[in-house]
Amino acid sequence: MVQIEVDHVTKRIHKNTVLQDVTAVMHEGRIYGLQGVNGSGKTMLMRMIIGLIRPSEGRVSINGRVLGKDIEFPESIGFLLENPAFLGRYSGFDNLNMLAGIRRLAAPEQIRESIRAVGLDPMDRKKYRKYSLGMKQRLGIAAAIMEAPDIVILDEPTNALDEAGIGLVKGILTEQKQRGALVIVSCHDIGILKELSDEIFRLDAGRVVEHLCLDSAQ
Ligand SMILES: Nc1ncnc2c1ncn2[C@@H]1O[C@H](COP(=O)(O)OP(=O)(O)OP(=O)(O)O)[C@@H](O)[C@H]1O
Repeated sequence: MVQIEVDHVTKRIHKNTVLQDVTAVMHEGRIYGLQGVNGSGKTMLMRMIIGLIRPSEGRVSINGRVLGKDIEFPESIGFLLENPAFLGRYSGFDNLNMLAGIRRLAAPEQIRESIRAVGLDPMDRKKYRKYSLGMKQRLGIAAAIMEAPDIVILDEPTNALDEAGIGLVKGILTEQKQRGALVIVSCHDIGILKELSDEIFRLDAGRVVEHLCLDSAQ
């Protein structure tokens, strides 16, 4: 059972309020879409849930445990934020294998499986620095899902992807949801977001201005 509770979270950076009184409850087996114009706070909210930044007011808890108090980071999470830090001189598989080595939660076959899932070849020895933008994006998604985490957070996963890549991402998100993960995704294409999401939070200037329930299962 996975539950994320964002409880009246406000975040101020210098004199800028980047999140304002945001409240949201999220559950496993569902896809939550974050919608909003550039600078509306989508990435900040994701960073807050990942535990990379702390609220100025309010709190975020994962399964009842407060981030920054009871735990530093969610126990089981995979994410893609802009510009994943892969090493240019290694192949896609080698990069993921090194990352997996930190926690030892993904076996080599699982890594190969997630590389295949994003439409890349796990046996391709091409160095990451020679990857196209779309290939880099695909590898970032593979890294986020390879450990089959309870929570999957993808910031603009369809960026730089062609039609086939977008199709793959849609399939991957649905698969993650079906295996019971709690998925949070942002996307500037409202059509894609509506198609995928069970619920959408629309942000504007750091506030949730709309909460849509689209639950296709109901
Ligand atoms: N490192 C930072 N320091 C201070 N302010 C920041 C920082 N990063 C982002 N911001 C500000 O926080 C606000 C929210 O930005 P955020 O990146 O969450 O927007 P977003 O909705 O993800 O936008 P986009 O669609 O462009 O990705 C913006 O006003 C932005 O200028």
